[in-house]
Amino acid sequence: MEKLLIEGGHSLSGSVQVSGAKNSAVALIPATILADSPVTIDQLPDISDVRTLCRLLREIGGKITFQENTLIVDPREMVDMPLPNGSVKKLRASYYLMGAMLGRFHKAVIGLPGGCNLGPRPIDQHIKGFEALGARVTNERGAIYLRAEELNGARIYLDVVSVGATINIMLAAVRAKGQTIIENAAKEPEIIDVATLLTSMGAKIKGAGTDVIRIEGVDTLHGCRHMIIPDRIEAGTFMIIGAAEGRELLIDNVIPQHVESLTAKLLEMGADIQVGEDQILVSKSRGHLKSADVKTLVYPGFPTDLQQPLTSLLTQAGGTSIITDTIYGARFKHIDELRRMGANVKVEGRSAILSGPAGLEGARVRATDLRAGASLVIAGLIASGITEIVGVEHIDRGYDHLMEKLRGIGAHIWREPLLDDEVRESLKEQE
Ligand SMILES: CC(=O)N[C@H]1[C@@H](OP(=O)(O)OP(=O)(O)OC[C@H]2O[C@@H](n3ccc(=O)[nH]c3=O)[C@H](O)[C@@H]2O)O[C@H](CO)[C@@H](O)[C@@H]1O
Ligand SMILES: C=C(OP(=O)(O)O)C(=O)O
Repeated sequence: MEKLLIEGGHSLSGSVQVSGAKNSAVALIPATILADSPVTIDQLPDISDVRTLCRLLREIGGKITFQENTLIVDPREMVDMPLPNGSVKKLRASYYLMGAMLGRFHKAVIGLPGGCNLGPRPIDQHIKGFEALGARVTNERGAIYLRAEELNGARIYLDVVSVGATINIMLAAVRAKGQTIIENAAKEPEIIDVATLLTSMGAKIKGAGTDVIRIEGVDTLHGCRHMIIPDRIEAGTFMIIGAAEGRELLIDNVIPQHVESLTAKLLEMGADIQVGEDQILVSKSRGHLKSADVKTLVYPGFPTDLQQPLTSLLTQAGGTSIITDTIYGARFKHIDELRRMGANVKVEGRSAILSGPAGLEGARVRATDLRAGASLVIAGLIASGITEIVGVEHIDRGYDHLMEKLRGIGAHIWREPLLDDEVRESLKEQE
């Protein structure tokens, strides 16, 4: 087990290549279960969530190779093996195994998912969708049991706009009999990416990326080759880093439309941003950063996954900023750690209220979840002195070679093994 150390205050320049999208990858990999011949996915990020899902597909009989960011899944010998425990608990996205296995085998047993602890993460809308398609769903001893004689298309109105439920219902419905209509569907780019893969596999899907998705079920799906979209959250994290400490920091392999809400906010704060076709150049503001109010919303609103990283930048803005998370109202575990570093911030309800600019100083802090980790890395890059971050395994779930990429643009960042008492503390934390 390791910790991350950062010596802050260094100007960052050069270019950084954005990897494939974590939140697409974790749905694309389960989707391969639905095919009857091998599926190849290019440019997958090398992150622990991807490796965990590969392990789960191997457990159910898949033949998997993952080399140089290309994944080949041969799903032909997969079986409907129950997965009530073990690796499924390590990530939230194991819930996509429910939709995919239900779609192929008409049955599945999947342990309740793990992932970042952002407060309650209900899956009632996923279950409502599976039941509408004809599945019987029960929760027994911490695992979800799904079984259907057959799956029949249905009209499903989502009571809350949910990325997870929209994708999971698509996965279960593509091989159901007849038409499924998902109303009040989420519109995130990752949903379009999953629909694109499924379409290349032979599925009939219309409307992905709008709030009504129509699926005409087919009997079989075949193998194909798919290139994943770039990670808008990783791109956004580097844009924030550029606004904090960048001198012409070039972010390469980004779809600018996917990060528009962040671009607008950073411009409002005074960062220098130039947007190209698939690149964005970001430099620190010449003057002081201005405060801003931010509210996380469903796409194309400001993403909840960038709330924590942006909070670190807002500590540097003059005046009062308020950042409100309407998606995950308890996603504020990074705030106590930022305070340890000197941030002037408090949490009220679903909002963090900041008063800046604050001089941040390096401290020993804990990443409690993935984007909390990103927020502490950003704070560490800004702070004077050395910041020590434990809980790096959370960051490794979702950022591909973050340390190497940061070193490439001039950051002073390295890893060290945890001391014995830090290992004990981390293991206790994971219980
Ligand atoms: C809308 C949104 O920003 N979704 C983000 C969310 O997706 P994730 O799939 O985790 O969350 P959803 O989009 O499903 O949930 C959105 C909201 O709906 C609620 N909900 C969801 C499902 C359900 O069955 N019942 C229910 O009440 C959730 O508690 C949440 O408040 O986290 C992912 C990982 O951080 C991000 O990539 C997604 O962009
Ligand atoms: C919270 C996140 O991931 P997960 O839902 O997979 O825990 C994230 O990507 O910010």
